[in-house]
Amino acid sequence: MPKDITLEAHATAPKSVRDLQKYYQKLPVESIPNTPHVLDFRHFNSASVHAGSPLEVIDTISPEILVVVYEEFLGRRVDPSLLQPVNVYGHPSLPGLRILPSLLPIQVQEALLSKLLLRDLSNQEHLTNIHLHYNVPYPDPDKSFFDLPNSTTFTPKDPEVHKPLHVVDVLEKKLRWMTLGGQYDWTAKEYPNGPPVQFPRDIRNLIRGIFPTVEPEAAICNTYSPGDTLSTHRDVSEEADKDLVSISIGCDALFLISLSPESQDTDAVSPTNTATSSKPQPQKQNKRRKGKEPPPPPPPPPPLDNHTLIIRIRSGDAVVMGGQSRWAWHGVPKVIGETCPEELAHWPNLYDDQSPDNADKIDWDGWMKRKRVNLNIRQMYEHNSLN
Ligand SMILES: O=C(O)CCC(=O)C(=O)O
Ligand SMILES: [Fe+2]
Repeated sequence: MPKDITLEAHATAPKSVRDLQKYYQKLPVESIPNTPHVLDFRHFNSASVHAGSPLEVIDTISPEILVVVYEEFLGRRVDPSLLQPVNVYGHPSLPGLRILPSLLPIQVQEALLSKLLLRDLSNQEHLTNIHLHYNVPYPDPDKSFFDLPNSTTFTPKDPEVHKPLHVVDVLEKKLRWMTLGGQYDWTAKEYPNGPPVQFPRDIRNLIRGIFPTVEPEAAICNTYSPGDTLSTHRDVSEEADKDLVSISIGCDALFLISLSPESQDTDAVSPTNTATSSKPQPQKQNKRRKGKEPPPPPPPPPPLDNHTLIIRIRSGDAVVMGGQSRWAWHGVPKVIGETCPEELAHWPNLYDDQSPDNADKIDWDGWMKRKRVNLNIRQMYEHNSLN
């Protein structure tokens, strides 16, 4: 589908979509399994109806294809008998949306995390939300931010506005995104002119090996803690209408995606009034009431129209937004704590705690247990030679 050039990067989602985002943001985690509107592939019944129709398996990726891609990425042999065929699900009401539950095996998830957060985060060309307001103290070459000594602080660019941050605050809470390849400008909501930063080759090959219809040129690596959300938005700054590939690692999340027509919206906010100066910011979920009184049951979920899905995304899942769904409204109303796969819970596993060399080191064991990392990959420009 050619890109509709009238799509506005600063627009606000229709009220029905914003109401859903609010509802799922507030919904207590324990109520999620009882909410039939949440599509959960681990308890998936192919007959169950979401957004007015059942999901369909539209393709399957064979282990023979995946093994070649994973061997190259990991740099070692992978036994194909350990890989399962991966189903690609589609939905008739969201054309171009593809969901690939359990795409990446745990070893690939772990290697991808390490490349992103131990290697690419240390590359000074890859900007983060921290750079907006802080001077970033970089680790020595071949070291990562997780190697920085406990005495490290990030000093604010304007001390009148921001306080210095300890490295633990940065990595545990404040780091929300890093950009790879074309460095997206969240304030102007555009990619800067000039040659983009080189996209990490191995991650490009991994994505392109599985999704040959997209040339990875830019990506956002989002890091979330339970309680963080990503408000509803559309990713419309890319000139190419190629698939957007979204890979998730760590804690589960609810992902809302909607092609609801805006004309049904009675109180849409004018796009010009809603410009935000940066990427949608985290919002903390409502606090539990004090005392022993159990919380009241949640109100019933708002009706889902036939163009909206709420998907429980798990570690290793991929979502591809292509075709009409490339420009769909989407958001992350909830990140669900205590759901990170055990095999990743100890990442980054850096140190032997007993070693005397580690006196000024920080023990990051368990960092990933409290995180969801999402890699959101885009092609910025059309290239006639591709596809
Ligand atoms: O975290 C996710 O699943 C979605 C992230 C996203 O939509 C974005 O970075 O534009
Ligand atoms: Fe997005």
